[in-house]
Amino acid sequence: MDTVDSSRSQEDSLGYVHIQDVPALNQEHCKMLDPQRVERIINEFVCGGPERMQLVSDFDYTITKQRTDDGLPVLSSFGIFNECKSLPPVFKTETDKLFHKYRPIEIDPHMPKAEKIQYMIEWWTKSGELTSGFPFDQSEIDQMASKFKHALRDRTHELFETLLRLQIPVLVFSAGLGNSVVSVLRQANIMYPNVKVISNFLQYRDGLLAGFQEPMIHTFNKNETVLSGSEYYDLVHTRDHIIVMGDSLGDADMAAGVPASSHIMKIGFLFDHVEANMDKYMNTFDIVLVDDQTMDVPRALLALIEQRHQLRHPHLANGSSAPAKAAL
Ligand SMILES: C[n+]1cn([C@@H]2O[C@H](COP(=O)(O)OP(=O)(O)O)[C@@H](O)[C@H]2O)c2nc(N)[nH]c(=O)c21
Ligand SMILES: [Mg+2]
Repeated sequence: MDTVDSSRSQEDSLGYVHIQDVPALNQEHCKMLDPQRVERIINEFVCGGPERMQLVSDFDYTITKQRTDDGLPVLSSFGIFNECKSLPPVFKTETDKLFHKYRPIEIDPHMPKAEKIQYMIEWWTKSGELTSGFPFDQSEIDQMASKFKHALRDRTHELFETLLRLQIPVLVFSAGLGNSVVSVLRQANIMYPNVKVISNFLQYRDGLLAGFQEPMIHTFNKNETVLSGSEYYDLVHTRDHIIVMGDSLGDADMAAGVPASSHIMKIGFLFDHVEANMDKYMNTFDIVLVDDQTMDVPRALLALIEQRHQLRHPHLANGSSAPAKAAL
């Protein structure tokens, strides 16, 4: 028997994972266009182990909830900034105007993407210009963000703890405001060393705000192509097993830029206009979760990966993790 066959039969003896044996994937609101494909990818993930995994997630309404138990709305990362008291009144009126002009373009189902990109660059540029020329203290964002550290999806902490334990790099991608994203993650105690936030961060000149740092992250370049040449790219480009999570259709492309041979599992959280959006989400994401305000499905995938990992490395099963090596 050659080595390939023997490793294959070893894997078989450890067990092929069947979707019907994974309770989280059999919930009524968990939809899949092609369950066989999902099953195939799960088995690739399980065989490849944690060292080949990375997770890429959107922030707003993906790590935060789309619907809270108390019904209170959750602010987006830009929304958190906009609520800060010291912003000049003209900032609010002018950024609102921009929102009303550009948001319809961003979600226009008819305009080609290439045309939209020009408008999005215009929007983020003008927004950066408005976010300039006045003093501003990060503590204002921290105060506002603290209200939303409890608005993370149920069992987000457990998800991030597992990712840390398995040393799986996590990329939180946001075309919003990075200062708010990091503040929420920090205050929720999940800004672990394996978590990297790529977003738009405030910059200062002579003690005053001076727009956003480069590179600009907008709706249509929010993917791993913007990482090329960066330290993070070097760290993750060999990790070809990828879980992508998002709530907007565009989030499904966040892994664009990784090698074509990669196996990517796209999980989409659908909440608004379920009926009208269902077909598009089903055709875009491998798994569509309808009004699911938890992290149970990504956790179930990681649990399968971890179980197999422990079978292969029994000394890890007693809770002692692999030799400490900061993932990032
Ligand atoms: C430049 N700009 C962009 N946005 C919105 O912020 C979103 C951030 O994009 P995203 O990171 O994909 O977050 P999402 O999870 O909310 O989809 C974009 O989709 C825009 O609609 C903005 N929203 C506000 N309030 N103010 C802004 O200046 C602004
Ligand atoms: Mg989102």
